[in-house]
Amino acid sequence: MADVATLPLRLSGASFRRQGRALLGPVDLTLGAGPRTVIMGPNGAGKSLLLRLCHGLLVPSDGEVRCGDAGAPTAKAVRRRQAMVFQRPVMLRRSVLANITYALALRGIRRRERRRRAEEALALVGLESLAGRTARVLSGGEQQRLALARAWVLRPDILFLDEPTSALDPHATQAVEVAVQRFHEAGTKIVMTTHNIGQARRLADEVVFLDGGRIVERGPAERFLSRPETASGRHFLAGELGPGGNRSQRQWEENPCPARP
Ligand SMILES: Nc1ncnc2c1ncn2[C@@H]1O[C@H](COP(=O)(O)OP(=O)(O)OP(=O)(O)O)[C@@H](O)[C@H]1O
Repeated sequence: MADVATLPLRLSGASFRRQGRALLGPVDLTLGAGPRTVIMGPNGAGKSLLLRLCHGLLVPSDGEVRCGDAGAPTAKAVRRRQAMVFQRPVMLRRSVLANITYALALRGIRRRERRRRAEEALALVGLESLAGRTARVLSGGEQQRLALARAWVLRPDILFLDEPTSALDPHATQAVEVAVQRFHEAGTKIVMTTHNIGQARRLADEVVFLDGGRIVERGPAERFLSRPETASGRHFLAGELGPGGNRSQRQWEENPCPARP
């Protein structure tokens, strides 16, 4: 396969509508290789939709998404070089090891090489002792690490993660963050969503902040997380950081835009 560049990823006037409702966009955004990009925003802001457009799981209603010279994210040359990890990963009804070797078999990798790469990936996420276990009985944190191992063997140019730790305890969250950092060090572009401000501080180089389906702010993580430039950025951080962390639905209904503490 010719070595085409799949980065930068560019969205130009990209929007997504359903039943006449604009859910996202228009969005203009360029994601280059290198910096870890964290997408933040309130519930329903369009973060998952944005990731899905970037990964080719959705096709924009208007505008376009292009991945370097390689075309749209739905193009075969791009699909092979992107990976995505969801909040609740889907596990095949096979062993932990076979969940990874199967992904490699689909890529046409030879049997011996599959096993070697799968074992290396399991060691990376600390799951080597569970290689023979049925993947579907793993805990949520273990499944998430397996999903990362499965992505690791594909050596993607870009890894999308949609709230990968929202259901995990602090220990499992740390294991996922360490793995994400390894991807970054290996040269994979990281694009992830999170509501966890501590996680954004640990992992983000830049933040793209969405509200109401639009990008309202983008900049270095350190700046956004300490001095957001927009009122909605400030309201979001105040809400997420307020007493007890994420606000309850009731708190939200009573006061959707709290003042900064
Ligand atoms: N396929 C779809 N059809 C209709 N509406 C959709 C579809 N997918 C998403 N939506 C709506 O689009 C909006 C944005 O959804 P999205 O999942 O991207 O939000 P989000 O920012 O990821 O939210 P959260 O933080 O709660 O995960 C929501 O109002 C959602 O209900």
